[in-house]
Amino acid sequence: MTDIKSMDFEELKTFVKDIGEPAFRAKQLFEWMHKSLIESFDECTNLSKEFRETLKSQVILTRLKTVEVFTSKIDDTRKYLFALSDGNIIESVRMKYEHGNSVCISSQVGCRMGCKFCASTLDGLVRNLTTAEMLDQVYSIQRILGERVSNIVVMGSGEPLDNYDNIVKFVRIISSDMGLNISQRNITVSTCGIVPKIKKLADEGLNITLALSLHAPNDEIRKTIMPVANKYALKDIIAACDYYFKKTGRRVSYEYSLVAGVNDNMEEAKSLVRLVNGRNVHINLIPVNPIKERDFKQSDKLKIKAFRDFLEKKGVNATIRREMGRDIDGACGQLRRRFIESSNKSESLEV
Ligand SMILES: C[S@@+](CC[C@H](N)C(=O)[O-])C[C@H]1O[C@@H](n2cnc3c(N)ncnc32)[C@H](O)[C@@H]1O
Ligand code: SF4
Repeated sequence: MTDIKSMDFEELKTFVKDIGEPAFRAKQLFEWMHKSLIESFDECTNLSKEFRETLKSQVILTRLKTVEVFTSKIDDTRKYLFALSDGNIIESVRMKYEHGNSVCISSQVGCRMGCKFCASTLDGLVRNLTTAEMLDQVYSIQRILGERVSNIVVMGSGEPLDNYDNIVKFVRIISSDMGLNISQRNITVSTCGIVPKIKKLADEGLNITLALSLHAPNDEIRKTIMPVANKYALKDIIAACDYYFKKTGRRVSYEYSLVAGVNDNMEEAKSLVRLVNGRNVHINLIPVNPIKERDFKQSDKLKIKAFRDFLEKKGVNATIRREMGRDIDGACGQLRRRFIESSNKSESLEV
């Protein structure tokens, strides 16, 4: 059956034409799905019953099943476990800021990139998420909260640029004025550094922020924690990010997870200043969230502060990321793993 929620407007127009309906139905359907966030075609009151029945027999309207919601008592961060129609489990996070609700979505079930500190990759890649499955993480959260989502970060499980076409379509649909109309300036896509895809994204004509998971100031250290560093050299990754900035005018954000004794010494702070070399970038310092399967430890708070102060002193824009939802679980992908391990019934989950 056709996955109608993953169709962009052009594809929907073709679909509507092919089933012999007038062209204006495409806009109606798009708005029902992406603005009104319907859960069933029966809610589409301006469509004839006959047309609704045709739709039900020909297409799938993807919906996620909410398995569990965890709410932080500290800052009201909410973590959602959703079940996909094939029983796979994914997680998404809502963070509440003064400027609104920010949602962190997953782009894949698992990940094949193998970063040593990351829980999402421990079992490798299971599959890509469809565009509809990414959209419905935001739609479900907005429906459950009853509040508008204003910002999106693609920083949950998975490497978004390894699911390139679906993520680009996701951005186009969610920022459409016929949909939730979330400004592209409020959308951030994070990557471990897949050079050709960064360049391709720069040429898409989108206005989104790119975040690079840097985590080390040189290839030598990077290779010890991120296998993708064996494929793409840092100088090429930085050049691709420069190209992204040149083409979009959007400042690239560099993510740097501090791991005790691995990348948190003054030596690395100095190399980082040399690497950045006067570029207009922002460095997010993230205290690594230890996962039980690996032996990495979080850097000492004073060391993190000294690292940040050194960067600032050298004129490099850097902030220490505030940990959100500390009491409800740590690293991305861990909640999902814990749920699967404890229930040990992911395959038989009824959805
Ligand atoms: C889970 S990844 C998803 C997006 C993309 N695959 C990437 O690597 O940028 C989002 C961010 O979380 C970081 N991350 C993963 N595991 C972490 C951990 N245990 N502690 C802190 N940050 C972590 C990644 O390095 C990355 O910057
Ligand atoms: S940090 Fe990102 S790229 Fe690396 S394993 Fe985790 S999800 Fe994949």
